[in-house]
Amino acid sequence: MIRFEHVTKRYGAGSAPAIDDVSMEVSRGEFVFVVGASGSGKSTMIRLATREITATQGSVLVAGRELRGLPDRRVPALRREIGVVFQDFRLLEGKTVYQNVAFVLKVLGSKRHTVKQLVPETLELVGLEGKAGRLPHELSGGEQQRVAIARAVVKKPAILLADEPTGNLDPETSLDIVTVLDRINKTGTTVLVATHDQSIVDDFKKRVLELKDGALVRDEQQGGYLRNQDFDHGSGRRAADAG
Ligand SMILES: Nc1ncnc2c1ncn2[C@@H]1O[C@H](COP(=O)(O)OP(=O)(O)OP(=O)(O)O)[C@@H](O)[C@H]1O
Repeated sequence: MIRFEHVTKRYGAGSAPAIDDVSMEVSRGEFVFVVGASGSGKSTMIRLATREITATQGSVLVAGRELRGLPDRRVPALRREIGVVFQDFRLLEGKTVYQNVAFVLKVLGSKRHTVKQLVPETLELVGLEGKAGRLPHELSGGEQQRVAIARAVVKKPAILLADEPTGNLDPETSLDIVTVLDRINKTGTTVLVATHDQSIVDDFKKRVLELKDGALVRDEQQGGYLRNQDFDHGSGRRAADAG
């Protein structure tokens, strides 16, 4: 579903790698946290997976596509399979909650009855039933992030990527937001969350990938067996989960 094979990303020719020879694989339906200090490469990993940027070396495979060689004309089809959520919610301020979410489907050319069915269903999934008519500035930070999540998943992407989704939220609201992401994962969506919020990572017993100076230094299932016992840094494929 998401596979990095010896991926290195340098933003400038002579600069230190932001991602340094990273190999990893996230299978369909997994929930994974990516952790690491500021500047460790978390956002770069996400931007590589959306093909906002391309790898300097190595291969990035997402939803069956190799992204470095992917022609620009095929990027929109890739992006249909990926929902992205950011720290700042990036909502359309003049549009209601409903319109913010419906907008995505309209751009994709969805039929009116599809929009009418999917938008309320998605608002309910993220816990925003009853808020469809509100404008973003009439919502709390947590509610705004729920709108952003609804907007990311309304097209039913195979993969949801979240870059510091709780960065602007208090601890309790952060917990609620990750609970929403967990609920979305349980519908079958692969979820990857970049965060430096250790308490969130501790609360949800999920697989954790840790980056340090761009290198992958840990791949571990929380509260269960240690993933890195069967983690082969050379190939990036884990014996227990090679599919
Ligand atoms: N557009 C860019 N141009 C040049 N260097 C960049 C660019 N984006 C990121 N970097 C550098 O790449 C490295 C990794 O940055 P990245 O944003 O991926 O880290 P991060 O773990 O997401 O950090 P943060 O938690 O602060 O967002 C850093 O050294 C950063 O300065």
